[in-house]
Amino acid sequence: MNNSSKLSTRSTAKILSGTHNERTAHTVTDSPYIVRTIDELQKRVRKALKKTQQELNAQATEESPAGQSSLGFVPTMGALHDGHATLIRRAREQNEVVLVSVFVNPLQFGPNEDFDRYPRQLENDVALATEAGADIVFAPAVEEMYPAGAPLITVSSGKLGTMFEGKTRPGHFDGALTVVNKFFNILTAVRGKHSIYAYFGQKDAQQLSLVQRMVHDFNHSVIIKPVSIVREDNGLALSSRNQYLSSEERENALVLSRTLALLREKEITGRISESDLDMAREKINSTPGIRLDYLEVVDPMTFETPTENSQQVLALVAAYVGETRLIDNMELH
Ligand SMILES: Nc1ncnc2c1ncn2[C@@H]1O[C@H](COP(=O)(O)OP(=O)(O)OP(=O)(O)O)[C@@H](O)[C@H]1O
Ligand SMILES: CC(C)(CO)[C@@H](O)C(=O)[O-]
Ligand code: BAL
Repeated sequence: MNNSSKLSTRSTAKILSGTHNERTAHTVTDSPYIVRTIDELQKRVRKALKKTQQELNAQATEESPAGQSSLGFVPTMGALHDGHATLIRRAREQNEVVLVSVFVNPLQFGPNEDFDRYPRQLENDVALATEAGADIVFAPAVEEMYPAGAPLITVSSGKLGTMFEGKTRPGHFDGALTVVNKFFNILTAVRGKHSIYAYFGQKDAQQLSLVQRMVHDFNHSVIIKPVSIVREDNGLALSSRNQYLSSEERENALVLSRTLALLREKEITGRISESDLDMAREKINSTPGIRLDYLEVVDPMTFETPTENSQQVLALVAAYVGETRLIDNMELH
């Protein structure tokens, strides 16, 4: 089976079972912030940009002429936490209009992944998003995004999309980029002269890198704004999937960020050797209930082994904590 037929099979299966957003829709109050359709979204964004532009123009003086109002866009899968809130707050600081999307995209889940059990809590999400500064929350049903079922034409994430996360989750990045591509097209269609800034967390470092590549390769008129990882005080990277962890698993999961921090200390005092990495892998694997997927040091431009010319070096980790798969990373220099 070639890649595209594999993707369309898994996508169709997921889309047929993708009724959760619909179900959630009935329980959410008619919040003025929530938009359900692409058409309504485009109208609201266009109107909000126009209105904020008029406000900027009204405040303008000869010494300080009006700039263009801009749209800050934060794409999410919901189950929002303080990591998302940080992205939204950043978008609020930097833009006149802030849009958050909440969409559990079936296309980026494999057949044995957690699409069905992924937490859906739209009411809480709207409260958190608006508290953090969102003007509009776009929460479409699966059928709104994929009215004809799995799309025939999808984004291919290339070699980078088959490494690390893409190796364990085949098709994941094609699915994620396909929906991000759709969001960008929907929004750029109504942006006029206004800029769009899209906020992505560095927790999903490979996704961020792929989105940046897609913007470049597809000439999207969207500026990508990376946001640093938000952690609990104990170092655990915030993640919607942390909700799956028992208190014991939460404690065990700390080995991930602690191991990354140890590697960072090692990097400060010299280069990390293969045996340092092996010891770090062993430390994670010997923690009760944890099974390492990968721990590697890469150049985040390529996700290949860093070279002397690498501007940045990133340590990446993915591991199963019980049944829950978590990812984390840390910049070493
Ligand atoms: N701890 C965090 N710090 C910074 N950004 C984050 C953090 N967690 C998520 N994000 C960012 O929020 C955006 C939406 O991510 P998503 O809704 O998948 O949340 P998540 O917590 O990563 O969920 P999951 O448990 O599925 O990994 C992405 O750009 C992601 O990188
Ligand atoms: C970017 C994204 C919203 C696309 O579904 C998702 O991959 C995520 O939440 O990181
Ligand atoms: N933030 C990653 C989305 C996913 O795991 O599908």
